[in-house]
Amino acid sequence: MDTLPIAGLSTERDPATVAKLRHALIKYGAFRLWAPELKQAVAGGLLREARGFFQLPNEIKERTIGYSGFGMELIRGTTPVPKEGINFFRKNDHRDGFIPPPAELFRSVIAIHDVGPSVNLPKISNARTQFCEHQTWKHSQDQLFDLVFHDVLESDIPLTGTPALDYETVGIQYYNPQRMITRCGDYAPPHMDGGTLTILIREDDDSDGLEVADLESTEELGSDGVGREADFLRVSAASNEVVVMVGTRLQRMMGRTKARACVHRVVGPGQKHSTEDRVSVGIFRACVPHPPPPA
Ligand SMILES: O=C(O)CCC(=O)C(=O)O
Ligand SMILES: [Fe+2]
Repeated sequence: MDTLPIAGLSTERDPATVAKLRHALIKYGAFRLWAPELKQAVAGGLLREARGFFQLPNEIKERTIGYSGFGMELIRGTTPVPKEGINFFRKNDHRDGFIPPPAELFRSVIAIHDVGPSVNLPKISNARTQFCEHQTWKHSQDQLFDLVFHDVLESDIPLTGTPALDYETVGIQYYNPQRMITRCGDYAPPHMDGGTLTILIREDDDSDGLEVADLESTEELGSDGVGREADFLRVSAASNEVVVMVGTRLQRMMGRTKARACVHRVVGPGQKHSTEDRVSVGIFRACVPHPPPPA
């Protein structure tokens, strides 16, 4: 396997695809998802609004709810990441004197995320054949969970239906090569995300630096050791596709024999991105903040 397998949400899945996905969840903790509507929603507004936000003066950004400044985010509690970011729907981000993000940016985030109630959605088993381009992420998300938990993991552990498990945040990452002190460093060191699943949406690009570790190429389990020893696979950002990654919480729930947390990194900026900035959007599912959201 030298690329991640791809899955769609709307079609019936054949056993060969399910078998490939099952293997990918152990080898890489990741797969590609065909999600044209999500990619289009990001391309059609969110990226522009995000770039606009990150151009604002620091005094404004630093007072914005959910913002983390350049190098402020730490990986494994120690390693600063040379990026800026803004997170939405994180319960702990509201602080006195802080201002909400620009309305247009917030609207674009809502447009991809749609936090509306899921009670009106058709039942998941019928939904596969009814998928249409107007349905929101909220709907696709139910189908994604059906695919991962029902078809691939064959799990009956409940992974939705409680406030803690349904908790979801959106994070926008902004990488600006002009701010890198040395060009040799990487944008993001090898790490695992903390939730159940991360859906990562990037601008189309053959090599924007994202790589995932081949977890079968090393005995190491922690992201630091894996990062030093494993072979990494480049994951290009193809059109109409997003990447789905397993987080540490799902690994704990399922056990390592079924799903391993994806160890991923962003190398570069490198030659190609030495002047261009890079924006990525993550939907972080059940990445529960401390304390957990109220029931
Ligand atoms: O920017 C990327 O492609 C990856 C971002 C990431 O790994 C994260 O925010 O956890
Ligand atoms: Fe990550």
